[in-house]
This record gives sequence, structure tokens and C-alpha cells, in this order.
Amino acid sequence: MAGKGGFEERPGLPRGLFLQDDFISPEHEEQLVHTFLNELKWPQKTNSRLSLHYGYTFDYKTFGVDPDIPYKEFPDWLIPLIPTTEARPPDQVCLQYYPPGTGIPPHVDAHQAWDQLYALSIGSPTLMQFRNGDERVDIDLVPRGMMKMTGDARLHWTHGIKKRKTDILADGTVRLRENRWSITYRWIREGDCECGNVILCDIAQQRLGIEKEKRSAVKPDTRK
Ligand SMILES: O=C(O)CCC(=O)C(=O)O
Ligand SMILES: [Fe+2]
Repeated sequence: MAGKGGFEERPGLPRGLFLQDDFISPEHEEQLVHTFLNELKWPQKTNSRLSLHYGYTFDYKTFGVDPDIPYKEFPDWLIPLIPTTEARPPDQVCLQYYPPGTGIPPHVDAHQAWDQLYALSIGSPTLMQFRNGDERVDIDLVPRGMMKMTGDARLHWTHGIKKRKTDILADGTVRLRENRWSITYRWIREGDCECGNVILCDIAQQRLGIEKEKRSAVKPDTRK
């Protein structure tokens, strides 16, 4: 059943990154794709990543909760997909559609606003790159897999998906990207982040008096 543990921290991956294959069944995935294609009202933009928000709305200016948009109850299709492995349901859920060739720039989700993160992949597999200084780790995000980012993977590594139409796998295979959707789950952080990472942590940077615009070469979050 969805959400009942089963997370693995695999060797060679950033510490604190957990993956669970088959969080949902292929039949469930097919139903979801049908819902996404036929029942949801998406923003009208072509060839770019599209987002729909549930619970609190993500604010692309502050990268925290948008204070002007009222809380939206989770729709029926989303309820069975809510992870049950945390003490409470997530506060913010974002469904994103990635047409082939699109991605998401390397970023860390704002430390001040959010605690741990989960992301469920649906549709086409894609490579997500984690970076920490000069280190690069490519993770294959397989359909129906749930990823959980905590600790180092969440705070000290950026993650991003390159804008490209194909991925080259470790064995040299060239894999075509097709439609992909992801559901990102965020929990509001209680208290301040104490990780002290002056390159990636918005709290550490604020404490040093670094202005938002000048905070780092790798922007903590560059998703506008
Ligand atoms: O598409 C994904 O799997 C993750 C997206 C992501 O990093 C985010 O929404 O912050
Ligand atoms: Fe992210």
C-alpha cells in the first residue's frame, strides 16, 4: 500500500536521500495520468514546466508559503498519494508537469521555509543531478518511485534536472524523455535551520547580513 515505509538509503547516493520504488501500482499511475491530462486545469503555457499547488501555495518570490492564497484542500486523487511516514500530512503539495526537453535549475528548496521534502515521479523516467561543490551524483528517478530528501541531501546538495530531450545512462544507453509529472511534498519548518551552510542556507546567509540578491553564486532557489 502507498506510503508504508520501504525507503532505502542506497550506497553511493548523498547521505539522507531515500528512495522507494513502486510507491504506487502501474494501474494507479495510468489513472493519475488520465486525470492529469483530462481533468485538471493547467496554466496555458507551452514547452515549459507547469505547476499546480495544493494545501498552501508555493510562493515563487519568497520560495516559502504564499500568504495571499488561501489553503486549498487536497483533491480526491491526491489523498491516497500523501506520504504517511511523517508525523503529519505535508503543508504544501506541488504537482508539476515536465514536457520533454524541460527541467528544473539546480537549487536547494529554501531552508527557512521548509523541512524535509518528498517527491513522487510519474510518467517518463529522468535523471536528476545532485551537486555538492565539485561532486555530482546522477539519480535515475524512475516512474512510481518516491524520493525523500533529508539531512545532507536536503541541506547541503543542490538538485536539478537538465533541460534536454534525452538522458545518457551509466551504461551509455541514450534514453528519450517523454511526458513526466512529479508531486513534491513540503513540510513547513518549525524553528530555524541550524545547518550553517553559508552558500546554500538562507538562514545562515541572513544571519551574516548578506542581502537576498547577493547571497550566493549557486542561488539557493532559482526556479522563477
Ligand atoms: O520534479 C521533481 O522530482 C522535483 C522537483 C523539485 O525539485 C521541486 O519542486 O523543488
Ligand atoms: Fe526541489
